[in-house]
Amino acid sequence: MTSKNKINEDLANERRKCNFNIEEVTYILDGGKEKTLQRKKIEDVALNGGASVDDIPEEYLSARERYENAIRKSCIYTNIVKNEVLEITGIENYGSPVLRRTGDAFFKDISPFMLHLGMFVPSIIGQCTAEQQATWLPRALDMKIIGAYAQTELGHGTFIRGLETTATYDPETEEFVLHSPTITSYKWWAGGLGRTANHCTVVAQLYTQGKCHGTHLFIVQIRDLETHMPLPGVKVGEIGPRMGFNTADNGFLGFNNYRIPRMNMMMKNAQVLKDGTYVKAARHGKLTYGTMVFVRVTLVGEASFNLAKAVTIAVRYSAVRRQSELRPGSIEPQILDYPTQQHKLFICIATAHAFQLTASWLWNTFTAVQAEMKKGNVDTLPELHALSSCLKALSTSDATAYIEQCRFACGGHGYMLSSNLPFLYAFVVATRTYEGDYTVLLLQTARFLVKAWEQAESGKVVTPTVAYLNRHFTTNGKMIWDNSPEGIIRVFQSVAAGKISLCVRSIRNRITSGMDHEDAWLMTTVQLVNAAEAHCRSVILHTYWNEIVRLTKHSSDNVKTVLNQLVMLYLTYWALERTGDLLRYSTISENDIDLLQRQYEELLVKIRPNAVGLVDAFDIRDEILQSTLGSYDGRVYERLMEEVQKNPLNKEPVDPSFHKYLKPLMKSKI
Ligand SMILES: CCCCCCCCCC/C=C\CCCCCCCC(=O)SCCNC(=O)CCNC(=O)[C@H](O)C(C)(C)COP(=O)(O)OP(=O)(O)OC[C@H]1O[C@@H](n2cnc3c(N)ncnc32)[C@H](O)[C@@H]1OP(=O)(O)O
Ligand SMILES: Cc1cc2nc3c(=O)[nH]c(=O)nc-3n(C[C@H](O)[C@H](O)[C@H](O)COP(=O)(O)OP(=O)(O)OC[C@H]3O[C@@H](n4cnc5c(N)ncnc54)[C@H](O)[C@@H]3O)c2cc1C
Repeated sequence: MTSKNKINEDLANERRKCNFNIEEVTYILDGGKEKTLQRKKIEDVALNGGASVDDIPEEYLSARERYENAIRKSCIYTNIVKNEVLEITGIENYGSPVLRRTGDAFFKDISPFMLHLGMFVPSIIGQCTAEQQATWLPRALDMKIIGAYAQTELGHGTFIRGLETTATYDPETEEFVLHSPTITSYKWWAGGLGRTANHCTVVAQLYTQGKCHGTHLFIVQIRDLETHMPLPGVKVGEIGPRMGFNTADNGFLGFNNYRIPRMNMMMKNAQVLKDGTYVKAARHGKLTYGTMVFVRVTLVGEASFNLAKAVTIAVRYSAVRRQSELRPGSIEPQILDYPTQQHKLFICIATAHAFQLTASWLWNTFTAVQAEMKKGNVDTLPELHALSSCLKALSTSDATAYIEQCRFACGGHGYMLSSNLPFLYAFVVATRTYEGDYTVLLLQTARFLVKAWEQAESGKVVTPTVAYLNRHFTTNGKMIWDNSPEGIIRVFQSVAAGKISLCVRSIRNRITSGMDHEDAWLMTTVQLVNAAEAHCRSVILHTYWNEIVRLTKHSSDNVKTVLNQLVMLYLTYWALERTGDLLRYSTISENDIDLLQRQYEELLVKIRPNAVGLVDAFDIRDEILQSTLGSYDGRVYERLMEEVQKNPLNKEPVDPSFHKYLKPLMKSKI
């Protein structure tokens, strides 16, 4: 072993201390041994060329250079995927999370192709007829056309019904005329739209035979395929520097009476016939929102993966970093030995597990609902919408907060871009806003909860994720506190039921005192967001616990123990975070809370020796972590020094600005 890849001694010691089989945990998180092996195979093929390495780290480049470099690497990666990876995995894996994650080895920020694969292709699959798919999909998958998803406008993101872009059908020419009637109707934000895409999905108000039929989706070519010039009638560009996503060329787009063929309307859920007759598939009014539901579902896994990266970096760094003295003259402890540091980090490990298992469960729910919808049954869509909305909201919001916590846990070095923690934060904080803002999505879940509450009140059996509401109407008084996992989950469900019940009471009281329903709802929205959050929290706790019990049935004893400790840490942490609610809705006493606190502190001690093993089990390759602080070998200080050598500012001993500005200033008289 050369000194370059010698493992830091503290980290090596941590690995010697680890008492469980790391691979077993990796298999559980990946969804089975076969999936892990497949992932590793893909990573080997995609990453072994070392194409990801930038001579100059991308943060030193200008906006132009960064974009060009991101395109260069996207093309390299796409060719590897097309020519080598898909040979092994098959074309159906094109948009798989594994490929998305492996792509992170190429970009610290983001690929300009992300929205092509993340939303343009899914919108073709989900919103086009079979005939349209045959036209568009092969070309999109082969990157013969590159697309974006242009829904949001300068004036509206949340309120889709308020979008202003129009698509007016002209039966004479059998075309739609796209138009942007105002400044606020300009499309704004779409990733990949500014410089990269030559096509995009456009969401516009459909007019035919003099009537508006609401928003529909259209495939629109915006640039010439040979010259890449914007087509006449199309105005397109980049919206400017952002907190993150700076290599995603988020764009603006306006139309001046721009014509597209009739068949460019995505016609799976509604059609405009040649003569202009509008025909709607009489199933569900919101099927055109399907691409968003799909992406919300995938974002729960994204939250988990990015948090797993952050906590891998922070735990490894905390094992290497030594600071302060516990007693005068004693050896400086690893900062991971401080209970406060464990408190910051172990919840992040547990949360990444909770979200990963919830993401898999949600994906299975999503595919089951899709299968039902194929048969014409849309009954399960409202529950999926409610679930995907709140899980997207909470997972992205918690992941954002915990990634920041990981950065804090790395002190000053966490503030360095080379730690990758600022990039991770900037990437994940956007997920709290895009694809539906946090508050807005929780209010969607609240609509579903209030309806479910009313059904339960009238004695109907409600769907599984809100089954606790039926129990609410059959039990009297506060839920009995019980410090078992099932007991804690039941109490969290009671908290949710209690909060929903208060919302319903509040809405009804306001209506009784003369408000109309809209105002009564509006005045209750602070409580409604809170109730939806409580519901979602109970869903995550329940799913995490159930999945751990199910998935560790055949695990070795030590794996069972450590995963059990983590899930208990998660349940205890949230019980302590919510003592106010627990006091209000359960019989928990002050003594019980003291007990919970002790239990929590004991869990930190138990998990401590396995902490590095637990982050190793995420099995995230160094190329993907891209962090000076988090590499497997723990060569933190060496890497920070190596990074300094790449800094263009250090290329010359004296900066030209000295002679230009500093020296004259120093010589000038007062
Ligand atoms: C080189 C290689 C790289 C490798 C890359 C690989 C890539 C792989 C994957 C990558 C994964 C992720 C990347 C993604 C990046 C994404 C970037 C961001 C993209 C965007 O942001 S796109 C724009 C998204 N916009 C939004 O989300 C807008 C949010 N607003 C809404 O959703 C809605 O407007 C609303 C807030 C829900 C309100 O809608 P509306 O006013 O029409 O509806 P009402 O409130 O009146 O409700 C009516 C009724 O309808 C129900 N409902 C609403 N929405 C839905 C739905 N989606 N499904 C089902 N039902 C719905 C609602 O509940 C009401 O029901 P009720 O009347 O109560 O019964
Ligand atoms: C990095 C990034 C990438 C993006 N990529 C794309 C893309 O590829 N394609 C695309 O089409 N769009 C994209 N978007 C846009 C994104 O989907 C929207 O920004 C998002 O849906 C929020 O809408 P908004 O910006 O209009 O916020 P607003 O709706 O204006 O929200 C502002 C505030 O108002 C509150 N608010 C709004 N409505 C309500 C309500 N009814 N009740 C209570 N509170 C409310 C919100 O909670 C928030 O606090 C992207 C955005 C970002 C940041």
